[in-house]
Amino acid sequence: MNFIKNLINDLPSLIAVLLLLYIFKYYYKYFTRVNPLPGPFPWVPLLGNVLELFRYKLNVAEYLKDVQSKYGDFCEIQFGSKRLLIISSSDVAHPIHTSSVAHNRKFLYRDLPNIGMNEVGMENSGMICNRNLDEWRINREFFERTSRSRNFLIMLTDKTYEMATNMFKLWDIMINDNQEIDLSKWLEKFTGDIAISTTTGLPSYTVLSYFNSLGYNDHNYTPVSEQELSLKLISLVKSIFKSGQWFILVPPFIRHAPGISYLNSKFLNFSKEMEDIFLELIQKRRKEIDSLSENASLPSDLLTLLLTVNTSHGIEIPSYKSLNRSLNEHEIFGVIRDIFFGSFESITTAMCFVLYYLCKYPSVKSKLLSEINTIFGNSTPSNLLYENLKNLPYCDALIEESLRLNPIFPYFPRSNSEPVEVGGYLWENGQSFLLHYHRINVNENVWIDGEIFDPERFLRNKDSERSINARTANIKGAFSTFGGGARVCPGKLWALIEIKVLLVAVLMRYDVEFVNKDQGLDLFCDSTFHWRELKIRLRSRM
Ligand code: HEM
Repeated sequence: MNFIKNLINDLPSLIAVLLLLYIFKYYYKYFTRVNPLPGPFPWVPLLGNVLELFRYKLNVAEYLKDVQSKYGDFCEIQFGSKRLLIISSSDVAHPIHTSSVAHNRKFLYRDLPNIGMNEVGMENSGMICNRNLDEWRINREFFERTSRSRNFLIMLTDKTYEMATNMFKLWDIMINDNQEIDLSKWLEKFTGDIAISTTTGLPSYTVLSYFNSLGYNDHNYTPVSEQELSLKLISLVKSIFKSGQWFILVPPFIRHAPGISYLNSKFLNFSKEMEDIFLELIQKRRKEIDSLSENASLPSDLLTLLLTVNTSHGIEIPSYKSLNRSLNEHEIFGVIRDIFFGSFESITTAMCFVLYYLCKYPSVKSKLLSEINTIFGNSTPSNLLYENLKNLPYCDALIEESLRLNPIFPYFPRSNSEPVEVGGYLWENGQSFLLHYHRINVNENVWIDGEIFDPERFLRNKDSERSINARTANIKGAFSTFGGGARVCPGKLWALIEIKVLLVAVLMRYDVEFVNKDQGLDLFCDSTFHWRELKIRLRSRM
């Protein structure tokens, strides 16, 4: 009895001693770390520099920009108990971004293991966070081979153009009513619809549903059950995306604490629900394909392409054909889930950036329009030929320059699986690096006038100082919007086609200008940049 009483009396001192020991250990580890780099001092043990983000209203891009300007191109912050090395120059990033397999095979991991990501199943399936390297490799190869096949690229071009044309019919109704268009909202639905229909082959109605939510009522050609499925999928993707930070940042003992754990279950259910919908869809499609005759022609949506790899209906991947290997249903789900996560918000934001610069610089708009007219003529074609998209160098340059200044993901993590030299220091395996694309892309050590918007610097046949500089910068990996090395974005071509088709389609049909002539970059940033609002006014050219 006395023992318990004494224990209760001594509890505060015991807690204080444990806390002191913990603080001592934290700072001992900090002061004895290998290769100390410059960086802000972690005043709060356990949290490190995390609280500083609140001074920046959780705008991570602004925070990192300030850290780089104070501490240089290779510095560090303490994110909780994790040491994050921030790389803001292509020279330091070189061993990670190089295309040399001998080097980049040391950087095959996205990041250190994370219990939360494991709990949602991201660490052992798909591509983005998969830590099972054999699985990651096969998923990635199947994705790359199918999504870069000619059939798929033609289908992607046609679908994007067809869906843009459908969206324009709704815009025309709004123009007649003298309404403004908020691109950030419309394009989010538009890219959602494209993701659903190009990956699954299903019709998708989020654009239409958004139109109706603005007070219109255009239900005529939309079966409600199909509408519901696409709306459900997009809402699940959004919810899972938002809950990502919860699983990455909140430690498991808090996530599973009584009174809070219901939130964890709710978020986990989103992933489960999405998986169930996709597995059902995959099984149904497999049955449909199995019932077809040998020479039946199949659609080119990604699900069908993935299901038919190495069969008589599909693409051949010889290395896996000899192993008699195709993807099983769970693997296909992982790939499709990651397409949604990789493409959903990124393409929307990218389209907004490009259209923003187009409205901001009338001379850029007229140059692009004249290039488009040369290739496609003055009248709106019923379809855009995929081959013609390759003949738009100014359009490519505009997109590249918009995304150089504004990489959609201002930073992305990578970690090493073997000891490596980075920035002149040797690092043991399991170190976290944060590639700070937002600064790498403008770093004055490589870029001439890096902060200035100038699409012409990306024109390949130009010999101005900036164009020569851009070619060197590219070789050095200083244009890092899509990452680099072993885990470089496999959706780059996909994204560029969608952005280009939308841009061409909009310009052929409309004259575009800002509603607010002083419109600036109205952004917020968590793990990616997002537009809060981008209102434009359209005038039909027809
Ligand atoms: C403008 C649009 C996009 C941007 C700026 C972008 C950017 C990125 C970046 C920076 C990475 C990390 C690369 C690295 O670690 O080196 C990445 C990875 C990835 N992206 Fe994209 N992306 C875009 C569109 C897409 C699209 C359309 C898809 C799929 C259709 C996609 C799928 C992925 C996947 C699966 C990964 C993970 C690759 C891996 O870890 O092996 N992305 N993306």
